[in-house]
Amino acid sequence: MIIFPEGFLWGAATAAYQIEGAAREDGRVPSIWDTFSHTPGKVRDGHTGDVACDHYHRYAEDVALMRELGLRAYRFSIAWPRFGTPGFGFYDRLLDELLEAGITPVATLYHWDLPQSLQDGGGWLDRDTAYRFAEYAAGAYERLGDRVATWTTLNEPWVSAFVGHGSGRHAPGVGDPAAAFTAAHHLMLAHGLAVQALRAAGAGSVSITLNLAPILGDEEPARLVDGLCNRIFLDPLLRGVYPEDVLAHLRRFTDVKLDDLETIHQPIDVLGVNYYSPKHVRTDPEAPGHPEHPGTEGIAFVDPDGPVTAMGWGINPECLESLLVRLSREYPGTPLLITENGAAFEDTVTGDDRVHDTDRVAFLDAHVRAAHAAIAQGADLRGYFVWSLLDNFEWAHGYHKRFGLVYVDYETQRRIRKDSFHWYRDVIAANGLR
Ligand SMILES: N#[N+]C[C@@H]1[C@@H](O)[C@H](O)[C@@H](O)[C@@H]2O[C@H]12
Repeated sequence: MIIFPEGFLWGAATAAYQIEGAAREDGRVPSIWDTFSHTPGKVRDGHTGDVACDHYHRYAEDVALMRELGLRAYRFSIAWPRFGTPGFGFYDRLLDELLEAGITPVATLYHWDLPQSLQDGGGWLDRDTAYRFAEYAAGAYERLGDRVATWTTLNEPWVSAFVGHGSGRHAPGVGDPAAAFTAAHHLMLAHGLAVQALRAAGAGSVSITLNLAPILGDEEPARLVDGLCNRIFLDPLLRGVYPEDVLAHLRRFTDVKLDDLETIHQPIDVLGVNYYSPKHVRTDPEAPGHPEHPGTEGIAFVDPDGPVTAMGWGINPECLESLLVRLSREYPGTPLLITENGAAFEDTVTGDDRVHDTDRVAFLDAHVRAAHAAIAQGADLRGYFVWSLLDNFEWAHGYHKRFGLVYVDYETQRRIRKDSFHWYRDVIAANGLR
């Protein structure tokens, strides 16, 4: 029997634009993802978040599912586009429902849905957006701070910066390596300013969530890509410096203001870690480089060997263990929270109205065991959140990739508990695995 520490925070995660819908309800203003998803060719089959899982109206039903799971915590994001509108009252209703169910709210302030009006003013390429974000953070705390346990400033700034501004595969759809590095820096500045604002307002627990991945393959390219994906955020945020190798690389693309690092380097109470899969690289003089990893000419990004998920991502729980151990040793003193781990597989509803997602159960089982192995090696891991509670809008993939513990029939909005839902309920009840 594998038992987790008492009080281990078993949770599930979602994000506003991916589940809420009600995109034009109660004053919500457009975000860059409204613009992007409504732009032909950007999202598969023209899917948008206009309706999504209709969570804005069905939140009570979804909280009841969380209560049935026995979730200790629920990680969701607050839609900046609803801030300052009547629709912001949705979060009052959601929080009250969560607390009534005995579920600890973990709120992310920014999960990629930048108000389009700010994008029109330059978005993350304009330093001013960082200050607007801090104002929004303070305002959200004023409204909701009495009920939110942990505030997460940003979700995956690497994706916002390098997928949104490097390849342009995500909103706002910019394809410029200099823009990617500039956005990355301004996002970290926004984090630092928001932490200061949250602390000033009285916030007790503040965090940031990073998507982190071990980089496997040839040593030299792996070191560079580790810098461009992991250390470019970990070191400014947790050490107050850009790593020398990364800074030299950055200087090819942007003249970031290094005196921002004091603001960026704010103490946080927990580091959120989103882990899905490692990346694989090798030296290849012919390789053109990868637009989401600017300056990687001569490095080939290769597909994994072995089993993959429906996203084509390698299944590698051992890398979760090694990542958590590395973080605890190289960045000691900051507790860790797995804020996302999960997998998309081809789910189908069988005649008995069930979804026998054995692949997902196996994936989650292996990764929960890896998390426990990391704890046994000294990692200060405080919790584990499955991505995701519900099938939802999977960004450029639209609704074609299902990550949920709960299957969503988008035609009817019916929720169907997958086998993984029942498996996870039992894990939570046992606080561990047999
Ligand atoms: N792709 N994928 C699944 C999942 C995505 O749906 C989340 O919004 C992100 O935080 C993170 O990328 C992970």
